[in-house]
Amino acid sequence: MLVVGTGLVGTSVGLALTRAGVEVRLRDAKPEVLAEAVRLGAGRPSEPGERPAALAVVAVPPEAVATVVGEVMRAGEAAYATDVASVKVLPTTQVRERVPDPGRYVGSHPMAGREISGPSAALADLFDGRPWVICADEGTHQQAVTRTLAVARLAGATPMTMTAAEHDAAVALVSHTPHVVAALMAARLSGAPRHEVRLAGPGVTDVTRIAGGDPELWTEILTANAAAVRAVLGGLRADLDRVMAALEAPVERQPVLRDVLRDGVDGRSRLPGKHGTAHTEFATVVVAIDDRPGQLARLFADAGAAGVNVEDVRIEHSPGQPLGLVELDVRPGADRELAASLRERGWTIRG
Ligand SMILES: NC(=O)C1=CN([C@@H]2O[C@H](COP(=O)(O)OP(=O)(O)OC[C@H]3O[C@@H](n4cnc5c(N)ncnc54)[C@H](O)[C@@H]3O)[C@@H](O)[C@H]2O)C=CC1
Ligand SMILES: O=C(O)C(=O)Cc1ccc(O)cc1
Repeated sequence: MLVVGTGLVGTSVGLALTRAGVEVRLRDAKPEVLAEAVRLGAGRPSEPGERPAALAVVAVPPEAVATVVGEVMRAGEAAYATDVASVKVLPTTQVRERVPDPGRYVGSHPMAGREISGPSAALADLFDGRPWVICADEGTHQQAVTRTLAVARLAGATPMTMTAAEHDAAVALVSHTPHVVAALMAARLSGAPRHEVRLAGPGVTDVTRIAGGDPELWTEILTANAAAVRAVLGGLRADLDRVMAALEAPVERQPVLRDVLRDGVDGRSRLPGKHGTAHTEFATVVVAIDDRPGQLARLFADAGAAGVNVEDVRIEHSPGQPLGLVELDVRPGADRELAASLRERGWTIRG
């Protein structure tokens, strides 16, 4: 395997495949970035003149994909190539126009990432249980698809196929427009007075988390998927207008507000939950803990001793307080049992 572009995604692919026992060669335009990926254990530097790799995974920004795929093919660095860019119509069209044997390339996109970039942000388990979309067309060689499927599976992801246009419409809804919304909301905080921002809690933090992404990369992504993002933003603008109008006369227009909020509850329930399964509503047990070493370890051990599986966990710190709140999500019904058992062991349960 060859990985070109050893930033967040490329290094994560290298780590995941190395973990699976695959020999991984690495290349990056920046020597210091390549050296960091090698140091982290994502593979070894690719040497000129080596026999072709079975597959190149091109993990560079979307507009550079076709150029790099062309280089890889012309130099005989790999027999087949895929890329991981967040848009698929742009790179697949450009590869078709610019690369001599475009059927040796198939576009793909692991639906996993982080709001920080570079090799030091990479994780071997980034793709575990996540969808990895593969976008073949009539001209794609079967081997390109087979090898990309194998990489997706070896990286721990769940491969799925769709056309490049279907992919771009889907990510406009679930990734690109949410990014714009997060950035717009986060930007409201920039000019706000300190005493207001100090009150922020996990709600606004959740809503704005992805706004931390690299503005250069996201400008490329939004430009490449402009039409599909505009379509989703158009609906959002109409809904914002409805909310604005309702807030002009909030007492009379309460039904409008209630509808908007109910639609939100409904939309959220459609999101996949843990392990990509249908969203399950968990019951939550909130435990107060002192900010002392070993408290979390003791809490998890006590939850384990109660025989209850913790499905998810969040920790809330109160600013300036030597106290934190740990929210343990468990299957509905198991919350009472867990709360009772933890109380017996001396924990303070909230709510
Ligand atoms: N950031 C994220 O959460 C996700 C990003 N993606 C896609 O993965 C790709 C890479 O993104 P990140 O890893 O986040 O970016 P990154 O900035 O961490 O890494 C990109 C790397 O590509 C290298 N590079 C750029 N042009 C090159 C060239 N011509 N030849 C060799 N190396 C080159 C850069 O030096 C850099 O190290 C993008 O296409 C992005 O759309 C896909 C899923 C998630
Ligand atoms: O952080 C998240 O929740 C993401 O959704 C990250 C992400 C960013 C870009 C992609 O192309 C795919 C996934």
